[in-house]
Amino acid sequence: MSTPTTVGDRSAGKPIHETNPVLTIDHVSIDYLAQRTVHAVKDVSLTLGRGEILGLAGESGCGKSTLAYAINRLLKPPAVVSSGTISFHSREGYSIDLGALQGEELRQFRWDRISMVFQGAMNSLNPVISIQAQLEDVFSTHRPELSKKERREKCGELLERVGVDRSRLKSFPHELSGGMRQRVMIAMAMALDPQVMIMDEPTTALDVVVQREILREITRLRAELGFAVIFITHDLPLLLEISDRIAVMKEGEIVELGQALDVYTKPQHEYTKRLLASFPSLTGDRGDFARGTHGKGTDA
Ligand SMILES: Nc1ncnc2c1ncn2[C@@H]1O[C@H](COP(=O)(O)OP(=O)(O)OP(=O)(O)O)[C@@H](O)[C@H]1O
Repeated sequence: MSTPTTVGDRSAGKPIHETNPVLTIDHVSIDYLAQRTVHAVKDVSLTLGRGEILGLAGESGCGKSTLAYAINRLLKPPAVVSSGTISFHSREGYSIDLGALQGEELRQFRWDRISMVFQGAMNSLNPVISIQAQLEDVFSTHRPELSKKERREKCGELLERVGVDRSRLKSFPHELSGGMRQRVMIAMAMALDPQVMIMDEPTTALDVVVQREILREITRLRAELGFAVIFITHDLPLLLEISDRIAVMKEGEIVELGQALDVYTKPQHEYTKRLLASFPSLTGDRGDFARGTHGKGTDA
């Protein structure tokens, strides 16, 4: 089990992403070499602190998913990383250039160190295989040394960790609600105790109450286990609730990056102001409510 890390760790008053980074994205550009070349990500630089929740906001098509896929080395042609590097910094103190990983090394790295909850993930569970078999698959692939009994025990623990009773292991995906299926996907992403989780619109398809419960769960687990999260969504109010910092992306570029509260109260870029204004709930009573719950379960 990992040593819990909190975003409250500070050294000489510096923020965690400066003193203890887990991921560095350095001048990354990504193009789609389609009929017309699309410059989807343009010269993006970001550092993610260990245990930090970084929100990545921006309208559809601004390049959020492309960046997320690049971090997980999941981009496929015609996408190419045309410049820049992405480095992972281990707890043990060494750095890995993700672009240089190949074959078995890449397979071992992915999911183990950085995992991902995909957009619409809850619909990607295999409908004819039980939850138990799908969770166990992660362990048999990445932890072959575990006995069947140990694997089963871990699957039960995982489900309970995300608030689903272990009796559900026997269920098939269609027997679970959308919220439960999404929790299963989050459990799967947490299975190997990764240090970074990329969550791409993880709660978008869910109703607001279930969305809130899952967000609360994510912040609680982050505090308990110490993983960092890049949380991607177009829903800025939601990010204000859970993020330590927020990056705002527009047409492939990060146009604003700051503490969540600063982005909310003192937006610098015109686009951020427009994005905030497009959520009327932020300016009324609901907006106060949204801010009031920020950082619950965290020391942000
Ligand atoms: N396979 C592809 N071929 C060509 N262009 C693509 C491809 N995939 C994405 N793009 C383009 O790259 C840009 C960034 O897309 P991306 O999906 O990363 O945005 P996004 O912000 O994640 O949007 P959404 O929230 O809708 O998923 C868009 O202009 C998109 O049209």
